[in-house]
Amino acid sequence: MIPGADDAITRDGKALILAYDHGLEHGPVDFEPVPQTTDPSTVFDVGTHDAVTAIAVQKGVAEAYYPSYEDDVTLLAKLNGTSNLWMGEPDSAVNWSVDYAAELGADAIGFTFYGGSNHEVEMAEEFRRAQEQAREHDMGVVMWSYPRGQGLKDDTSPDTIAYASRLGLELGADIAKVKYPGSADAMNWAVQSAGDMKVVMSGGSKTSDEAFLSTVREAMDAGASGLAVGRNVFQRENPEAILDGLEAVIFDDASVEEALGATAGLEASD
Ligand SMILES: O=P(O)(O)OC[C@H]1O[C@](O)(COP(=O)(O)O)[C@@H](O)[C@@H]1O
Repeated sequence: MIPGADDAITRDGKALILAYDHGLEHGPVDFEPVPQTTDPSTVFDVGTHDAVTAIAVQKGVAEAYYPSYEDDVTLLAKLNGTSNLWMGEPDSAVNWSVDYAAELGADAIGFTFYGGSNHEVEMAEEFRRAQEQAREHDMGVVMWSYPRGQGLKDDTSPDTIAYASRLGLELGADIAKVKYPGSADAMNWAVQSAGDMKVVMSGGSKTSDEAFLSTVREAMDAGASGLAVGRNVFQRENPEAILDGLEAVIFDDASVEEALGATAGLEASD
């Protein structure tokens, strides 16, 4: 971690990264709830919301769509990724070089690291190359730190998520993106385990407005530095409303009630 290396993808030290690499990781099934999101332009439009500090996409989407948005969004180059068609031990192909990401205008790289996979050693070596090249270009480094593999029984237990965030610090990330470990105490343990490195929560599958904002509020109270989110934003008919709510919670320290109350279009659960 280098202090300040993530400045381009944070605001006031906080991040709201809009992840849109699902077409590779999960396939078009993730676009079915809001079919317009199959078109990357729709999600780049969402990414122009003030709350969004960076948009994370794969190479092909960056090449084709980022040039039309370069004045309006900050590009985070998701360097590696694997399709859901892959049935082997967790692994992730490096799909573009850091040099090429920099040439396209990226301010940061994102890299999935599956600690605990049988491919952990190769992935750590790939991360090392990418991290050092990112330093040459003054780019921030975000690790999608997702321990998983046949030896791991519970990939969201408090100890596993604390280990995930620590791996980010140990290997040289500026921000580690981790799955929510289920409680504020466990999230706090993950944040403490990362020292001065920032930890952001991963969005997960779509939940209600109130449930999602409550989890984000808990994560922030536990010391998280924000969120990297995909489906919980782009699978909503009104993604701007949830981004207004997230902006209130993450950047303005609003309560869930304040965020729901102040933001037209958001709903408390029944
Ligand atoms: O490996 P998983 O758990 O299926 O999720 C991978 C996906 O989750 C993310 O890390 C976060 O997206 P979500 O907020 O939709 O969960 C994406 O960047 C990625 O495509």
